[in-house]
Amino acid sequence: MSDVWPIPFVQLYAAAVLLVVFLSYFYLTYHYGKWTKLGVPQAVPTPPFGCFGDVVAGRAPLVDVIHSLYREFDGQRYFGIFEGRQPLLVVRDPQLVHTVMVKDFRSFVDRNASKESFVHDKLFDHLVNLRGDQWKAIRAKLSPTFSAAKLKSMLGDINVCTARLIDNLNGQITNNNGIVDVSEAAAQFTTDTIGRCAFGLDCNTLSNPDSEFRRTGREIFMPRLRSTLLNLTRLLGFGRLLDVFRIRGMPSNIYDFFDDLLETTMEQHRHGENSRNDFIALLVKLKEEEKLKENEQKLFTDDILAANAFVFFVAGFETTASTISYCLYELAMNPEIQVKLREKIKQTLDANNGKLEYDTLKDMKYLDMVINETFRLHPPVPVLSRVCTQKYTIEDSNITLNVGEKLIIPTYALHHDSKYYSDPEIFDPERFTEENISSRPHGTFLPFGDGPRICIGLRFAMMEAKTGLAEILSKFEVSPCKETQTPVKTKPRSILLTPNEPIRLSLKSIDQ
Ligand code: HEM
Repeated sequence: MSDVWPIPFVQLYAAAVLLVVFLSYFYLTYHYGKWTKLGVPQAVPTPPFGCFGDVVAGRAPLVDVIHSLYREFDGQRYFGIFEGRQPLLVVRDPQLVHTVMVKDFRSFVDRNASKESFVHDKLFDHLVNLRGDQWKAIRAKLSPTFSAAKLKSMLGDINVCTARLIDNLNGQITNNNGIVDVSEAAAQFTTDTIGRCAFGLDCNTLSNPDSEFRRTGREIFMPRLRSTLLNLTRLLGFGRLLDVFRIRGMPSNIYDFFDDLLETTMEQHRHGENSRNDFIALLVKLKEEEKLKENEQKLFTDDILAANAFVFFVAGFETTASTISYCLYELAMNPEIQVKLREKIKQTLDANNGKLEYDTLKDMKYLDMVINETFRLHPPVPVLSRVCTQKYTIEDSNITLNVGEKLIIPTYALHHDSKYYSDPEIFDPERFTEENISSRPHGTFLPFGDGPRICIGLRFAMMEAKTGLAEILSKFEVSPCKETQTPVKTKPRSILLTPNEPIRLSLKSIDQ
């Protein structure tokens, strides 16, 4: 018997291995013909990661991969790619971008965020991820957070943080021979600002860079092996397994931080220890209102509250911080624009007795142009996503998208397309005069997205960035130094466009 068994066993074993290899290949490549079948031009995918092998391997940031595919399909209105085994339609034509995001929004309400691997993740159900009617109801309730009246009342808090930012920069200048890590200073500033304005907390990370707020912020955006492995699992279509084993997206201390933050701040409001009219006050009010409507389904569960506190913190600081640091970098590299901007800021401040008030900020039109040009070159969210929520036929085509099919809008690539911006790599704020803005088609400038899902924090972010930049530029001259990385490289494996290394610049006090 022993002479007979080994051969069929080896054959059986080899056949089983072959079958597994075949089935895996079949599973991974099952959708790879999808776009070609529909007559949509498509990029060549390679299993197992589709078009994103370089992103997974850390060889190229996502934004570079999408940008190079965008160029490859020059002249097309859209093209197909694959994220792992999943087909995605990249919309290239600005008119179609506008249609998807604004005109026919009802057919594209949701983003590409799948709940299946996050059913037990209590920080998942926030505005960025929520879908359909639940998103609509919660968005409507949270929109008053940044009403014009509230923004006006927040400026005082922002000014406190700006004064600390200036102290921090002066300290760095003295200690480091004029060389300043503007990325870290900006992140501390925006952490303090969102802490004060939304949560009513004095985090003061500008004086204490090791504060829990700043540490948590750093940890959330830190690329980790754990998150890479989790993303890979999702990319290969096994996301549901993560939830079965209750594997959560982030380390447990981050969940605890937001639980504690919310509990403490909401208690303070309930007991009248905090009378501020901030985001937390709004959450307390919404929760109390719901308690009165006993028979209605509750929108604001504890998890929804925690998740939205999380997203207001996370979406609020890194994006605005990178805007401020990229803007200072561009001004350092373009001294004539810096001089002009400083002069304009000074004129506006002089006309207002040197005070930086809500209306003074509105008058700083050239600062808006400079920030918009920074957004064009360095959009913090370089790629947007939508999911088809209602069967949809693309105009002037015979392509019909089914419910659940995924689209992406390549913001960075559109911002760098010479068809809409001549010499796209040149920093030129004149592109944002009213006349030049109106000469460009919709869908070619999307730093905050567009349509009903546009960024909820847009006006707050602009007010914060403008205040910080106006103060910095009225007090310091910025210039490149030998520690400045030029051009700034993008962090790989990050969905946001952030510098790979801190931006370091030389700062000189204007009074010197
Ligand atoms: C320079 C700063 C910022 C930039 C560039 C930015 C950009 C964006 C973009 C591109 C989107 C997606 C829009 C779309 O899909 O059409 C978005 C959504 C969002 N942003 Fe911002 N953002 C910034 C600051 C903020 C701030 C300060 C907050 C809150 C405090 C915030 C909260 C959100 C939320 C909650 C969403 C999801 C909105 C929804 O789906 O209803 N963002 N942001």
